[in-house]
Amino acid sequence: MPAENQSSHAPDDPASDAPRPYGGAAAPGAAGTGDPTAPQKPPRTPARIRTVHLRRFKEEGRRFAMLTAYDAQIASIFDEAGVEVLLVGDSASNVMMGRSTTLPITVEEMLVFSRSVVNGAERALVVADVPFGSYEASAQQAVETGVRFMKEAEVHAVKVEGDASMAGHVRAMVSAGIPVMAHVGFTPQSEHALGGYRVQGRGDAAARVLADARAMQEAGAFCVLMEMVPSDVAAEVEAALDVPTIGIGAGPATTGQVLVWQDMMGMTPGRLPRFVKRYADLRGTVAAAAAAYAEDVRSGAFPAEEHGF
Ligand SMILES: Nc1nc(=O)c2c([nH]1)NC[C@@H]1CN(c3ccc(C(=O)N[C@@H](CCC(=O)O)C(=O)O)cc3)CN21
Ligand SMILES: CC(C)C(=O)C(=O)O
Ligand SMILES: [Mg+2]
Repeated sequence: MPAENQSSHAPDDPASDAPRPYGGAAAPGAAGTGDPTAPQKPPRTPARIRTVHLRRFKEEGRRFAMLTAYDAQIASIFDEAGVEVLLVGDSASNVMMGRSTTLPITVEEMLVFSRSVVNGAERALVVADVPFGSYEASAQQAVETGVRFMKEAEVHAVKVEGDASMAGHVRAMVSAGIPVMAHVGFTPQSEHALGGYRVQGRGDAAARVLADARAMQEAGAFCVLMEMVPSDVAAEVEAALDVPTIGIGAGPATTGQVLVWQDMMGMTPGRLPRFVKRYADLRGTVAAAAAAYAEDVRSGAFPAEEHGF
């Protein structure tokens, strides 16, 4: 874990004074040989993924992965597994706080999750959702909220839900130095306005999704996320934009894909959205371990001799 790597040098180790260009590991070749021609060791920590790298993925025809994360331990696991982008989603309202929608989550709650993910991630780009009610009123409110996420949680970018009418807000945030990922198509913060969880951009509405995505790119968004739009529409948007797109329920043509981690790891109970693929059964694994522990406590099998002092 990053914090432990940073303190792993003894106080008299010369490497502990060396610059830490990647925010954790010792600098290359800084082990005190004094020989500038000595072969340089590669940095132990690879360089941070930045928004420009996501653009490069698109240019080079490579795809990248984003997963949600809400705490430092999960963030460090996904980071070490090579997931390029971590999203501190307002889905924390659902999966972390047990609420039925994303609407009630507050800036203060999102800042705690965001700070935690930043602390756990060394390499991944960390993006935080700005929550419902914290940015819509004006470009000034959007800048102020974006600044709080950058300053108090030190996220690398924020994600903003909205159609073309939010482009002015996004432009103001970008000009304030806040990298913005735009979220178009089905925008869960507007579920009551949109009439429920439904696919956006079918038929004639395809042109609107494309116009929203273009407006966000034009406003300076570094990336456009599309949720629940038909695959052919998402492919058209990906082709029309210079910036990369990320899909969730948007088919295979986008540069990136995202899922809520508890959904794809089998933590989320009940019926899952159609766009989820399950990669693990963590709910079953955790439930079995909890039941085994509880039974060991009841039977006296835990703690054993070796667990005492
Ligand atoms: N756990 C979780 N996963 C998510 O993907 C997620 C959240 N929470 N919270 C915030 C939003 C809300 N999202 C959702 C939630 C439900 C559906 C859903 O029930 N979809 C159904 C119906 C689609 C339709 O009728 O067209 C599906 O079968 O996909 C979709 C997106 C995506 N986000
Ligand atoms: C589903 C993703 C895109 C999201 O916005 C979230 O997790 O809040
Ligand atoms: Mg969200």
